[in-house]
Amino acid sequence: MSEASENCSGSCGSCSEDCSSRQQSKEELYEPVNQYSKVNRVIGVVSGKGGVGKSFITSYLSVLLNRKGYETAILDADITGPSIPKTFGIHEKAKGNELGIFPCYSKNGIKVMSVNLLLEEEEMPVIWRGPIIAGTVKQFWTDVVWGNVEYMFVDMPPGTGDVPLTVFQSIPLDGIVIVTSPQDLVSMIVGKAVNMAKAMNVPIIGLVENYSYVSCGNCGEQIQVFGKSNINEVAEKYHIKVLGKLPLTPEISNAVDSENIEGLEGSWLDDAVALIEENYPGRIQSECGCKTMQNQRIAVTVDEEGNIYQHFGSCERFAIYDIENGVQKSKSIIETNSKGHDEISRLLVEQDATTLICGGIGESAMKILMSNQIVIVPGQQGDADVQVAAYLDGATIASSSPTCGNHDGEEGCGCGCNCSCH
Ligand SMILES: Nc1ncnc2c1ncn2[C@@H]1O[C@H](COP(=O)(O)OP(=O)(O)OP(=O)(O)O)[C@@H](O)[C@H]1O
Repeated sequence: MSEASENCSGSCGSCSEDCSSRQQSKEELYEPVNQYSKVNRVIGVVSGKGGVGKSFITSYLSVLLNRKGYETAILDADITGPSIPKTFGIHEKAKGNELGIFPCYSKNGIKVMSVNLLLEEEEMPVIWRGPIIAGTVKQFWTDVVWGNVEYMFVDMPPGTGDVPLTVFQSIPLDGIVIVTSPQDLVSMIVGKAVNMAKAMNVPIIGLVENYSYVSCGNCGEQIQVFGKSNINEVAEKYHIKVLGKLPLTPEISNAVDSENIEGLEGSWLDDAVALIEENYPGRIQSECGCKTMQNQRIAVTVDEEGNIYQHFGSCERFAIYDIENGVQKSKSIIETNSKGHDEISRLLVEQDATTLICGGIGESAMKILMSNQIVIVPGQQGDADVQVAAYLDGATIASSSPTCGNHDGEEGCGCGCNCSCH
């Protein structure tokens, strides 16, 4: 029995020991994800110390998977050093309603939640004590309406302190990627991260060495500015894979500084992405077609100018778009002539709507719509035609998984919806 088990206070929530006196299983400690969310794979990105490029690796992995067509998200758990929104050029504020907080979107549709999206001024420091920081990270999991996510990356704060411990214990991580740089201390630092993951029973996907070398602009020679890399030896010692070695290059820092990581081209992490896809398949499959829904009837709450009307319960008209084989075939306007959330919801059911795009919407209306297999895309604004096109393009993603109406209770169709047959 370890020293920690001998001194056990019975409180497993603050202890990482997997000892025999543990009163709650690992699964029992997990927080439930927000009820309007389905997150298929969660990958933590950790580093033993700060400044090694962990946030960049987190962001670039999500960019690469997003380019492959996956619905991708980043939970920025680096509460006191939140750099993810700026990397993507996101400066708007996250909005919320009684259903939860809605993530912000990058240009290519990656969902992001970070404390910087909640602060009035981006430059305001977060001067909070550990438990409040840890509580905020938990809320990013429980209170953010993530919708469907195939791969979520969690940017952890550096080290093995309180917040990484909270993430390990509260969020069901499928695995972690450890980021390091080539320095003497690397073996010890990686060792700490490896041992923490082992103690928490979380698989290690592999090791990424950042700032591995600088390429000479003239002859292409790889110069190891931080000394000879011993990453292969370290990986062998801990029986983990090397996922990639990245150069120290202005291409990367320029892309991050110009807030355009989605425009960065580099094959440094291609092997890491291939391994993640193979060992941690993320696709929310749709054999019954209820996710891709080639044939849809999309209803949008609109005002007289054709912009998305923000209050579902007082909406006077819907624009109805009929989509066949993924292509818009017609658009018409219907007047609601009715009042209140419930009546308007029923009108949509009568109209055979498959999808609702709207601004704000109340919980009772959501319940009626979801139980009638209507996909809800709330929190939208601007021109309705543009938003429908963005939705069909996959840039806007539903925040509710509908119950699936396309199969009759057979199990395991893998469509990713919330119906009772899954
Ligand atoms: N390979 C690279 N080449 C050039 N610049 C890089 C590279 N990797 C990261 N950077 C830059 O280094 C800076 C620090 O990177 P980043 O914020 O990702 O580190 P971090 O490990 O997340 O730091 P911390 O955990 O302390 O917040 C950023 O400005 C980033 O653009």
